[in-house]
Amino acid sequence: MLLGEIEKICNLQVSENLKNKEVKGLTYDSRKVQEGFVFFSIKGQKTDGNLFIDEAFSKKALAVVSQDCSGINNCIEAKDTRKCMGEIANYFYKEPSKSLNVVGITGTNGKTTTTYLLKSIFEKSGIIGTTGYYFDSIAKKLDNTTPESIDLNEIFLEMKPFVNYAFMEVSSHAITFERISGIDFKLKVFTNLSQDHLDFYQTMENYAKAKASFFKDNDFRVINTDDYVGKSLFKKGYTITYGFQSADIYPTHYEFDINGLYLKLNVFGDTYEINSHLLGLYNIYNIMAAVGSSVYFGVSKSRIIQALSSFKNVPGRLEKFIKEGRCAVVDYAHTDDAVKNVLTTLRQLAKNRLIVVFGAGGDRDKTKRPKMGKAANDLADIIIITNDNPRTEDPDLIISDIVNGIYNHEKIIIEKDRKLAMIKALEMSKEGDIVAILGKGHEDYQIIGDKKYHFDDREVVRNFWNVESK
Ligand SMILES: CC(=O)N[C@H]1[C@@H](OP(=O)(O)OP(=O)(O)OC[C@H]2O[C@@H](n3ccc(=O)[nH]c3=O)[C@H](O)[C@@H]2O)O[C@H](CO)[C@@H](O)[C@@H]1O[C@H](C)C(=O)N[C@@H](C)C(=O)N[C@H](CCC(=O)O)C(=O)O
Ligand SMILES: Nc1ncnc2c1ncn2[C@@H]1O[C@H](COP(=O)(O)OP(=O)(O)OP(=O)(O)O)[C@@H](O)[C@H]1O
Ligand SMILES: N[C@H](CCC[C@H](N)C(=O)O)C(=O)O
Ligand SMILES: [Mg+2]
Repeated sequence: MLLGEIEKICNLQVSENLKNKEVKGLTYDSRKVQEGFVFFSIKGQKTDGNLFIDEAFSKKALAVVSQDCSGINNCIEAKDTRKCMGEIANYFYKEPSKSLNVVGITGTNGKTTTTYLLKSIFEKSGIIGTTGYYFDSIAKKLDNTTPESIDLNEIFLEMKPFVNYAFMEVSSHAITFERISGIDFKLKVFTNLSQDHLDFYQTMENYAKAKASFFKDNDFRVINTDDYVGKSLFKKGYTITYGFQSADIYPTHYEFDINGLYLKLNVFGDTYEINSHLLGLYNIYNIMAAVGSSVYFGVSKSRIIQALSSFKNVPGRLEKFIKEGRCAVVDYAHTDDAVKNVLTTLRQLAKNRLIVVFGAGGDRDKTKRPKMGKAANDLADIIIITNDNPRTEDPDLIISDIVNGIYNHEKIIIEKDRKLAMIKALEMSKEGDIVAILGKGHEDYQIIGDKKYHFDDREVVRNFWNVESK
């Protein structure tokens, strides 16, 4: 690609001396600049890309794209660097998302689970999300649930020879920060909206608006119409709906126990009988989202039923360990709605006590903490509060935010060391008890201050009880 070509993509003005220069690569990180690269300077939450322009040119960057070019040579000024970066990346990498069927899944909870369910249904497919990206025999970790546009395009390019479908999680931050600019989505899915990220969005209205802005006029969509935001996304002729009330896909019968869900779904008048290994009533929603998306692409009923019935589990989502009649469950619930849903499910399954171990992430929405505490108060018998990823916050203050939502103080035990807290819960558990370990799910690290340490909830249970998850 010649640099001059970007003029037609997002109306940037490129000076004559740069127009015929060959672009060798794109990056938004000065540390990754190589000779002939275009460096996109982004004004971020922590720092400003403009501070690294000298570094980029010292590494022989061809040009910089920035929102503020004053006094900088070889700088191309953009109104919105991130938006342009996505459009340019899409062009530079030759529109890899267009040749795949990319399905974008947004909503507060259920995104990761839905992508895994879809991957099990579609043979040549890949996923991109919280647990990394996977296709064929490749499995790689990611820093964010939804990566920046350049990284996304590179992932699509890498996947292209192996897959026909890519199921990706679209976080609200990805929408707000234009990480998905230039990506061609064949289908969009909306799971639900409940509280999270109010540190960033301030109000639920802003958060809902960000999520809803993912859906443009002519996008085909699969939506949960039991959710008020989902309902508002309905567009005649472009929508498949699911929910417990009047929808294209709805359950006519369900039962569940510690081994999973038995489900009869009405799918456009046809009955789908599914025996799922997934626990939890809310997983009926995730299953319906996956069924709706599969039906949209014309997958056969038998294939959908067979795949969903043999699908085992999503890493770190209601992953269970059983030892002498006691059960421990590791789950990624890190919002009050998720904590409520998971504990409601486990309450119904526990023959004896429900013991919960959890904390809350630092440098994230503070107002969800007392609500998470209240959900635990209402549903668990014993509440062990511990550290999640405290990041740069004082762990004692995070814990006291959670305690503020708990009125039965006699239920509370505080143990900041997550491993000790978990062991305490496992040690005190008796036959028929369930120990719910929430918040970190598949994570294999703990962030304390600016440091990332190895930590894996599942590993702690596995080693302490000497059992594998079921
Ligand atoms: C608030 C937020 O979303 N931040 C993301 C954002 O950082 P930022 O734009 O603030 O970047 P910054 O650190 O201020 O740096 C500004 C620019 O300078 C550049 N830089 C910086 C240093 C240097 O030496 N050279 C250089 O060029 C950086 O590459 C960047 O382009 O861009 C970074 C690069 O893509 C992201 O990794 C980072 O995610 C941080 C780690 C994060 O915690 N994000 C969370 C809130 C998030 O996005 N979460 C959602 C999931 C939410 C959910 O589903 O619940 C997600 O999609 O992951
Ligand atoms: N449909 C659902 N409705 C409500 N809660 C759910 C639903 N699906 C999953 N959960 C709960 O939310 C947690 C996270 O689920 P999942 O990882 O599938 O969601 P996500 O949307 O990908 O989350 P994240 O925003 O962190 O990427 C689960 O561990 C479970 O506790
Ligand atoms: N995607 C979520 C993950 C939260 C996981 C929890 N363990 C935490 O660190 O808060 C977020 O960025 O808010
Ligand atoms: Mg996720």
